[in-house]
Amino acid sequence: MADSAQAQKLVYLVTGGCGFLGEHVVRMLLQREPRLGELRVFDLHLGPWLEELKTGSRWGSLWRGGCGRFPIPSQAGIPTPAVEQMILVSVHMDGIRPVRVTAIQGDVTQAHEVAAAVAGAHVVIHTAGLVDVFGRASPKIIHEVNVQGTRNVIEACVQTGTRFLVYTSSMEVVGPNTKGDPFYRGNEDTPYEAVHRHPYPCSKALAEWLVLEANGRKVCGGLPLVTCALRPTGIYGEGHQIMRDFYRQGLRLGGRLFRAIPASVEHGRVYVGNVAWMHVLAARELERRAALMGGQVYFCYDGSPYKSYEDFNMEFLGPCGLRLVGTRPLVPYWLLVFLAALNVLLQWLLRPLLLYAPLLNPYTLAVANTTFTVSTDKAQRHFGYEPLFSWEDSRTRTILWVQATGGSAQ
Ligand SMILES: NC(=O)C1=CN([C@@H]2O[C@H](COP(=O)(O)OP(=O)(O)OC[C@H]3O[C@@H](n4cnc5c(N)ncnc54)[C@H](O)[C@@H]3O)[C@@H](O)[C@H]2O)C=CC1
Ligand SMILES: CC(C)CCC[C@@H](C)[C@H]1CC[C@H]2[C@@H]3[C@H](O)CC4=CC(=O)CC[C@]4(C)[C@H]3CC[C@]12C
Repeated sequence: MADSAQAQKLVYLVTGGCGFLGEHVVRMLLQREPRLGELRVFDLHLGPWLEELKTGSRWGSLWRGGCGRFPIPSQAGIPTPAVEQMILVSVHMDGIRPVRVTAIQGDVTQAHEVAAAVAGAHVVIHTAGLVDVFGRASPKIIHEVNVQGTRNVIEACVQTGTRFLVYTSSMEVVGPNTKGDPFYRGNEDTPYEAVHRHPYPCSKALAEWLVLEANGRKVCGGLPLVTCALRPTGIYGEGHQIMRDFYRQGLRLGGRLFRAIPASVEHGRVYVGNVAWMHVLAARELERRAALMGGQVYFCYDGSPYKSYEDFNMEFLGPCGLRLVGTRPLVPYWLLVFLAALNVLLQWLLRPLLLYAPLLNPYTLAVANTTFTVSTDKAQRHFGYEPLFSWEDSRTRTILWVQATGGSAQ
């Protein structure tokens, strides 16, 4: 990535590129990565918005342009994932230029599909993951996607000679722990007893460890792999499904939501655009600052205020017409614990008939009810990160999105 710095066009691969965060990473790369020559978007489910990129019809996109479809031949009898390519003329901050966008429908648990997608890429941003704390997927599948999938990405980098890997980890790798110890405005060095039992944080912790441990491994060609992990707290912004679910629930309840968590419990949140920007910057700087950044973890942060989970959501849902009833929880905590346990029982009893996976369970209750906030400047010190979106911008963008899509089926 180094010498012919200005001229060289780079190939980026974003796994999970059609997810909530992944889509923002893809858009951010198109808008703000001057050396982007080709962008590979790898996902189990390709989103229709990829098609819309061509017309620039959603979220006031900046780009428009021609497109073409090119079949990619399968190599040595190995079936390649479904691939579609288009050439976009992206209107970048620094001018107009063509970028080849390759949409790859593939599965990170399939090593050969990952290897085919990684081959020839300079940088991999691995955001694909199974985000499930509600018991929708089995622990085995969560492990396969989050841990084996990450192992496949690392091995593909090593085999094909890709040197730079940014992994989307999670605050959940640290906590909150099962004892409910508060993590109050902590940073990457704050001592905390991380105790994982739930399959999701277990899988993220293991995957993060694999990524950090792989830093320095020799890739094909003999050069070292450089890796780092970014740990978002709860992400919010355009595309946030749970925010939309709360909005719809509030509408059903006559414009009201009922406070369940004490206002004093702080829950860390970060705007999706800033998380995406942090990924783009980290990926860009990994080569130049390999010695400093390689094998490091970074919490994702911005200017979002420290608030309880529900009070924070009201920053967006309030202007959309909802009201949070109660200055203190209306339901006693013991009753929430009971209902959460009941939900586990119902989930188990109903499993043969249907998937019952409500938001409230003992794990989500513990997470929502335990203070976990970060205060750090490590990303600024190591790779010059400053939030791209102010709190006011992040708030406005999220409100506009809830208003536009909250009531619709989109
Ligand atoms: N949403 C949040 O608040 C947080 C998310 N994260 C992490 O950020 C990453 C992205 O999360 P979100 O965008 O929220 O989730 P998401 O579910 O919207 O996106 C994940 C994407 O990965 C894809 N994917 C899942 N299994 C796959 C497979 N086997 N092969 C290929 N692609 C697959 C999905 O189709 C989806 O598009 C995840 O790794 C998650 O652990 C971390 C902290 C907080
Ligand atoms: C009244 C109920 C108890 C409120 C339930 C809210 C919960 C559904 C959410 C509260 C905290 C959320 C989690 C948190 O933001 C950290 C996360 C990090 C991730 O990597 C994935 C998502 C999540 C686990 C997030 C999930 C929803 C909550 C548990």
